[in-house]
Amino acid sequence: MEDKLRRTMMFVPGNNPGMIKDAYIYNCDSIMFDLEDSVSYAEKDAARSLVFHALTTIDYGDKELVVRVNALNTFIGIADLEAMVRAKVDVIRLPKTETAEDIVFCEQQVERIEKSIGMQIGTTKLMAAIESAEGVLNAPLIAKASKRLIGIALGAEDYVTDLKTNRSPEGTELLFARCMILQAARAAGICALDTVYSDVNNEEGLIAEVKHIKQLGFDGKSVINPRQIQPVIDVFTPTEKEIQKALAVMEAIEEANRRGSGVIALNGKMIDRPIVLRAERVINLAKAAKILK
Ligand SMILES: CC(=O)SCCNC(=O)CCNC(=O)[C@H](O)C(C)(C)COP(=O)(O)OP(=O)(O)OC[C@H]1O[C@@H](n2cnc3c(N)ncnc32)[C@H](O)[C@@H]1OP(=O)(O)O
Ligand SMILES: O=C([O-])CC(=O)C(=O)O
Ligand SMILES: [Mg+2]
Repeated sequence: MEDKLRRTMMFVPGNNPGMIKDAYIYNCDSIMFDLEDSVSYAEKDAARSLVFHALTTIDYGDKELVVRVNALNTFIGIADLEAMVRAKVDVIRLPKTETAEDIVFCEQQVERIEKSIGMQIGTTKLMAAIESAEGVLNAPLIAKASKRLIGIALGAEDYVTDLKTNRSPEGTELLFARCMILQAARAAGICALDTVYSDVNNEEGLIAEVKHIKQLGFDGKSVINPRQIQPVIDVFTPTEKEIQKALAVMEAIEEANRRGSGVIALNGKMIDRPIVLRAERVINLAKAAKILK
């Protein structure tokens, strides 16, 4: 499992110079420049050049840089890939992934480009967005299709359209897809990322959705606006009480180990390996969020 935090991955339209230029100021974990659905066909070439220029000239600090390319069954998608691998993007997000073969094809193309420019093979990582019934049913195979995959993500706007429904506040229509994607990601040992919450002015609704996907087990969420970053981070940051409990668990198990035992009681409750693993995760999240040294 990757240690890197991916609580918030912010979409930045690839045709908006102002947003691209300033994106480093926001505290998202990853910035995702979009060449796909937020860019009209007339602007595809200009957006690609703009994002290439940004990646090769702007210092985005320690943020992970992701580009959502167009589907690879078009010349546009292949041109996006050619440019973004050359720009040394960290991660390519492939939209509308339906099968493991889509990822295998993407990997072959990326490898071809890396070789052609003398880049170390395997440098460019991949992410698959799953946005259809076909993709959801194939999620376990997609998640294991390439060693380059760092995660899989749900794209709910396209997905509910494919299902012939729409999004509800409770997300009933997304539960099956979310569970499939989560199990597939965990079985493959990669990240599970949830979809965007499109109503940018509804913070209460966003927080309710983030609590839901965190409880399911997701690592983070795609966001479309800087105002959505902090509410997501807040939900994913362990509370002081959770941190103290995790530290107590670690102390108790160390004491048990000193006594040659793998199990001990803490405040009348049994502490064993799964509880220790969960405590370790809380501590890692707290350290990564820089609220614990
Ligand atoms: C279904 C899908 O495929 S979703 C993925 C594709 N969609 C996108 O990428 C959309 C990205 N988001 C946006 O374009 C915008 O946030 C919108 C249209 C949703 C809302 O726009 P606005 O109402 O203008 O946003 P808001 O008033 O909150 O903007 C505040 C500031 O944040 C900036 N900002 C807003 N969204 C973003 C973003 N995604 N990335 C970077 N900066 C942003 C604005 O430029 C503005 O900056 P300024 O104060 O320096 O002028
Ligand atoms: O990947 C996302 O969350 C955004 C998207 O394309 C969709 O919802 O269709
Ligand atoms: Mg989509």
